[in-house]
Amino acid sequence: MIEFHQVSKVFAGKEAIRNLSLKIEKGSFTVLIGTSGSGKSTTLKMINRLVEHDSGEIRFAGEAIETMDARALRRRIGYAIQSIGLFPHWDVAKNIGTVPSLLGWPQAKITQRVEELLALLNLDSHLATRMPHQLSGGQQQRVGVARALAADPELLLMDEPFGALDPVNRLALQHEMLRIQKMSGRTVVLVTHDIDEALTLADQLVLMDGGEIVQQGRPIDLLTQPVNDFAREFFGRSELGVRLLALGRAGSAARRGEWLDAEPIAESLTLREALSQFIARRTDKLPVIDQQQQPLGVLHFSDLLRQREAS
Ligand SMILES: Nc1ncnc2c1ncn2[C@@H]1O[C@H](COP(=O)(O)OP(=O)(O)OP(=O)(O)O)[C@@H](O)[C@H]1O
Repeated sequence: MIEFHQVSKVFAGKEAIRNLSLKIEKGSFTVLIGTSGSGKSTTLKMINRLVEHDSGEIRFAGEAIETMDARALRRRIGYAIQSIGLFPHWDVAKNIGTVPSLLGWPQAKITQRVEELLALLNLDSHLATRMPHQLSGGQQQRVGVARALAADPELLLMDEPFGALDPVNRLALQHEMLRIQKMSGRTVVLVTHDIDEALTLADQLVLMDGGEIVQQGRPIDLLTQPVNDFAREFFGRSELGVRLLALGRAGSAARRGEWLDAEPIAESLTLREALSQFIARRTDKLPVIDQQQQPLGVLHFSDLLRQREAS
């Protein structure tokens, strides 16, 4: 879907991106992570040409982006950023409908799409007529994500989109984002500072430092086979065990055919979240339900250790 080939970018004589080559597959969830100033946001912005690259080539769906009309390109790409950037004098519905309006959709179709997105992002339908300043920070971020998804873009770029959220809402929105991405099969590229967020979301993880890619691959590969000391230190040796647990899901580790009468956990919970539940509830077995709220099986505390060994 996107290919960077030996791309560089210089700001005021200083190289911000150095010889970057990266392939982003259609339908994948790619997360860019790295030290501050390593070039993550610049990499993202070069894709929708908010920043123009100086050398090398970037291709979008097979086409070199510099030959494409920048506005046409941006309408095919959703963009959600931490500072949200909602239009303050437009209500929520009009904010979400921005790109569909630009694309000339009929009003009835826009209204229907806005309703769908409010439901998808767990926003009450009565919020449609509110102005951005009448929403909480977390609601504003959800509206920002809804706006980026509105015209069902082929590609979604997200720069710290959950930054302003408290940990509970952040986790909820991460799970929603994963569900939306898996359901729609859309390609997502997300920038974050948060290692746990990166591990939860990424199919492909890209670790950057000093304008270069240090390592790219599956999260499990970066955790277990770091290419150098920087990569090893970045993911934190002492946290490795729990971080590996973050890559497994309660649903896949639960023992089928068993059931237990207790408050169940969702199959989408990571094993790390399940570990917290075991500790909080002082138990060694937890029933797991599927997406339809039906019994799936029972997760045993000892299974966490096995998952850890398997990885
Ligand atoms: N518009 C600009 N003008 C000049 N320098 C810039 C500009 N945008 C970015 N830079 C510089 O390019 C480098 C990479 O910045 P970038 O914002 O891509 O990093 P980042 O990894 O996203 O950082 P952070 O995690 O702190 O947001 C930094 O040294 C930054 O100061």
